[in-house]
Amino acid sequence: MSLLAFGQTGQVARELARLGVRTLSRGDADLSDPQTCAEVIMASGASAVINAAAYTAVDRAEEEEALAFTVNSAAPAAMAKACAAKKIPLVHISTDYVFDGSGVAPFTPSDPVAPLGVYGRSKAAGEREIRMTGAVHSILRTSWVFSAHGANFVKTMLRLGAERDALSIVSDQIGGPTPAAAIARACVDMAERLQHDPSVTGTYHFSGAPDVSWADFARAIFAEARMDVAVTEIPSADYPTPAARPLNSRLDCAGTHAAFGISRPDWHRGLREVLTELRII
Ligand SMILES: NC(=O)C1=CN([C@@H]2O[C@H](COP(=O)(O)OP(=O)(O)OC[C@H]3O[C@@H](n4cnc5c(N)ncnc54)[C@H](OP(=O)(O)O)[C@@H]3O)[C@@H](O)[C@H]2O)C=CC1
Ligand SMILES: Cc1cn([C@H]2C[C@H](O)[C@@H](COP(=O)(O)OP(=O)(O)O[C@H]3O[C@@H](C)C(=O)[C@@H](O)[C@H]3O)O2)c(=O)[nH]c1=O
Ligand SMILES: [Mg+2]
Repeated sequence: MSLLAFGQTGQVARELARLGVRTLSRGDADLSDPQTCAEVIMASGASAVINAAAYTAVDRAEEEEALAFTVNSAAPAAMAKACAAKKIPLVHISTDYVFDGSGVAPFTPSDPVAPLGVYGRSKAAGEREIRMTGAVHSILRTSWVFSAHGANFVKTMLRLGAERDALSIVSDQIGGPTPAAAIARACVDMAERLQHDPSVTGTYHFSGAPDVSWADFARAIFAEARMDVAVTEIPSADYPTPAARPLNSRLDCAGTHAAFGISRPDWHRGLREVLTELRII
C-alpha cells in the first residue's frame, strides 16, 4: 500500500508521517491551487490519498472566506476527481463545526449540516463536492484535535497556565477531544479497507471519549501536568469570538465502529502521551 497525504506540518499530517505515510508540504502542493493537487495525484502512483491539509484558523476564516473555500472545498474536490480518475480511494478529514450544535444528542453522520461560520461552511462544501465526484471515499469528521505539535487547546492551556494562576474557560461547549495520532491511525486503516472494499464509502464520525466541556478538558490538562491553575467556568457569551462555535459538538461514532471496527480513543490516555512527548510528565 502506497499512501500519499496532503499536509506535512499539521497535527494529523505529522502523525501520518510517523506511520510511514508520504506527506506533501505546501511547496509540493498548495491547496490554494486545486489543479496542482490533482496533477500531483495523477503523477504519484499512490494506491490511496489522505487529505490532512486544511484552512483551520476558525476566526480568521471569517475574514478570508474565498481562501478558506478554495483550500477546504475546491482543493478536496479536485483531489476527489483525480482519485476517481485513478480509481483510488480518498480519505478526507472534516469537522464537528459542520453542525450548528443544537440539542444535546450526539450528531450522527446523516444529520443535516448547518455550520455557524465560514470555516464550517467551507468544510461542509468540501464534503458535498467529494460526494458528487463518485470517488471511493471516507469523509472522517473529528473534533477538538490535539497533539504535541502545532496549534491546539492543550498547548494554549500549557502556555497560558504557565503565565497565570487562574483562567476563565467556556463550559457550555461539549465535545470529544481527539488525539491526532488516533486520527492518523484511523485514516490509514480506512484507506487500506477502502482499497479492498469500496462499499464502505461514506461519512464517518471519530472523536475522543468521553465528551467534556472545554473547562473540563482544561482542568484535566492542568491536573495531568501538575500545574496549579484555577479554572473558572464561563458561558460562551462571556468569551466573544469572531466565529461562533457549536455548543453541542458530540459526535455519534457508532457507524465507524460498525463499518471499520474502529473505537473512540480515550483522550485521557492521548493527553498523557502528548504531555510525555512534550517532556512535561
Ligand atoms: N484542529 C482541529 O481541532 C480540528 C481539525 N479538523 C480537521 O482535521 C484536519 C487536520 O487538521 P490539523 O492537523 O489540526 O491541521 P493543522 O491546522 O495542524 O495543520 C493544517 C495543515 O494544512 C496545511 N495547509 C494549510 N493551508 C494549506 C495550503 N494552502 N496548501 C497546502 N497546505 C496547506 C498546513 O500547512 P502549513 O504548515 O504550510 O500551513 C498544515 O500542514 C483538517 O481537515 C481539519 O479541518 C477537524 C476537527 C478539529
Ligand atoms: C484560550 C481560551 C479559549 N477558550 C475557549 C474558546 C473556544 O470556545 C474553546 C477552544 O478554543 P480554540 O481556539 O482552541 O478552539 P477552535 O480553534 O475553535 O477549535 C476548533 O478548531 C477547528 C479547526 C475544529 O475543527 C474544531 O473541532 C475545534 O477543534 O476554548 C476559553 O474559554 N478561554 C481561553 O482562555
Ligand atoms: Mg484554533
